[in-house]
Amino acid sequence: MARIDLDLAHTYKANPQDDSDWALLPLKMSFSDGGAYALLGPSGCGKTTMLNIISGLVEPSQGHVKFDGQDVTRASPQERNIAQVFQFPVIYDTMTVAENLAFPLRNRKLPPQQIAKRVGEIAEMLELSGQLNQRAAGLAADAKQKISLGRGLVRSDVSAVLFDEPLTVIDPHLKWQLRRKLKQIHHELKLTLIYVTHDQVEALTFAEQVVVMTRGRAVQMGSADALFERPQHTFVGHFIGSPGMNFLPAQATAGELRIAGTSLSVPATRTLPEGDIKLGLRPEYVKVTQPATPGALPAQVTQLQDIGTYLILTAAIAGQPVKARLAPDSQKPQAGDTVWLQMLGEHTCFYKNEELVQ
Ligand SMILES: Nc1ncnc2c1ncn2[C@@H]1O[C@H](COP(=O)(O)OP(=O)(O)OP(=O)(O)O)[C@@H](O)[C@H]1O
Repeated sequence: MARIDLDLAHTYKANPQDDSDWALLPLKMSFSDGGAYALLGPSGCGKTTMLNIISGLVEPSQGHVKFDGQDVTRASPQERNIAQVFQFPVIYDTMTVAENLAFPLRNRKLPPQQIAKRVGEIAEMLELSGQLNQRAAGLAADAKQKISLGRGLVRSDVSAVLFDEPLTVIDPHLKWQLRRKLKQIHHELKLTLIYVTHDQVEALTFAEQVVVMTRGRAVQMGSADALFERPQHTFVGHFIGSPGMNFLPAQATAGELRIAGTSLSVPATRTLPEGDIKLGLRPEYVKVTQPATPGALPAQVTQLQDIGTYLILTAAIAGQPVKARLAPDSQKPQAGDTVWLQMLGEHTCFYKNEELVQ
């Protein structure tokens, strides 16, 4: 296992002109030895590029990659000793499940007893023990992908195991099981795992640290809790959560915040930069309150959705939609009603130029 340090940028273009020509804008990032990470972001944000730079399939246009302090920027995936699991199964159909799992270990010329032991352990973890002697050719797509996962995890001497959307071909129910399984396997094997996905549930269940990416930038690396409570960038607030964080444009002056023509006094504990900022508050923390309560703003209800275990209230504050997640037994306002929404509190975040200031 290795600690991985990145200090690099990458473009696929010969003459990059502006930021949009870079698949990865300059970034510095470290993955600790034995950690479980997810790279999370929408399509085209640069996740696969980052994974391929770590594995050695892509050489960065600028900067370097270090494994345990050693510069490996120009080293091949074999030299870096990386295991990779791709979106679609990469296995040998003519071999049995056991032979497939053993393959990476036979390549390393491990003694047969050690191979058998490790194959047995991995098969057990992935619930493949009953199929060890079956030919891979006859198996369903998800069983084949489990073998691919097993082949990625079977070696204990790799620097890291990299996964690129490995559960895409898996049916939803099994997907849920495998996510938990991978987390458990990580606890047992202590491998460095880096996992690319565009699915926040997948990233947040699997990883200890999630790297949120948008348009070639890694905007935050943090635990599920940090991404939820203190998004460092408005994109994280918006992308993580369902629904995402509410944002309201605001103007700050000493001790005062103007939102939609109303002044709110800012608690003394919060010092805000003067000028245009954004207030961010997750729907889970927006409360319906009494008219004219300090920190509350009037809002016109546009919709109330019953999700079963909770209600989602959508209301407009000076034309800006704000969502509140309410308990199912809350009072149910009707479309057109005016409600007062508490927007200032300990969970309120403030952003200047999209970056968290408080
Ligand atoms: N081989 C390539 N040649 C040219 N441009 C590329 C190449 N690979 C990726 N890109 C571009 O680089 C940017 C980042 O792509 P990348 O595949 O890393 O994103 P991603 O987040 O993994 O997206 P997805 O989830 O769709 O795979 C995109 O604009 C993409 O079009």
